[in-house]
Amino acid sequence: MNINKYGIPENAVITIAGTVGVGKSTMTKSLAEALNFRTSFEKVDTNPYLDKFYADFERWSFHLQIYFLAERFKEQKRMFEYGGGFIQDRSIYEDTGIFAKMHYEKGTMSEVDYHTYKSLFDAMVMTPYFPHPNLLIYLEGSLDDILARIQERGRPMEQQTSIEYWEEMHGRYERWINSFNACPVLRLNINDYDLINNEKGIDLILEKISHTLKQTI
Ligand SMILES: Nc1ncnc2c1ncn2[C@@H]1O[C@H](COP(=O)(O)OP(=O)(O)O)[C@@H](O)[C@H]1O
Ligand SMILES: Nc1ncnc2c1ncn2[C@H]1C[C@H](O)[C@@H](COP(=O)(O)O)O1
Repeated sequence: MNINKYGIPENAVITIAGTVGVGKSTMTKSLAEALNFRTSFEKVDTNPYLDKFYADFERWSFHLQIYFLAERFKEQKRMFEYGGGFIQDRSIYEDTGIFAKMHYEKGTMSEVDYHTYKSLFDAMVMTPYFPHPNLLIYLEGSLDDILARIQERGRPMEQQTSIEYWEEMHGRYERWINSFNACPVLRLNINDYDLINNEKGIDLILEKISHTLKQTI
């Protein structure tokens, strides 16, 4: 196993988790650049269901979850076929642990659809054959800071969605990460780093990643 100058294995797969707008894509880009890793991004612009979903959760939540599951599973395959060396923008675990569960429990995904989706997810992902990432970096911040970022980024479908939706998701993320155990976790608070105005902001994060990975080997 080759280790780079930061003490991070060159074949590591690191996934970035956290609520919408918290800064996953920004972190994915910065880390991949610093480590010379490949990226795996969520494709928002080409998603055929996302706009429709935000306009009518009940009608489209099952279709969207199936679409995301297929996309992320293909990406997962690609990352491991390359032999690792990837930063991934959002983990596959959030699809079921946050989104599908939330829509089912809030009544915008039917019980039968949720069970169909969940059994497919479990059969594909929650098996000993599924390679888990080496590390999940969890980005956290206050609801107000995250709402400001959603506004600043300016995707109309998200701006038009109620604050209660983001608030519900924010609370669920906190509970979800506290019981997550599929792979090692590094928690980062968005007030403790700045990747936009401070070029050196990434160095501290690389040190933390290296430290966490060493403890898990
Ligand atoms: N460290 C940061 N400091 C300030 N603003 C940030 C930071 N990271 C991301 N942002 C801003 O927050 C918004 C959402 O970031 P993004 O990376 O797209 O989030 P996500 O991928 O989690 O949805 C963007 O407008 C981005 O420029
Ligand atoms: N599994 C999902 N269900 C519903 N919506 C989802 C899911 N995964 C991502 N999304 C949405 C949330 C955002 O509007 C976009 C992109 O996410 P982001 O956190 O901005 O990268 O897709």
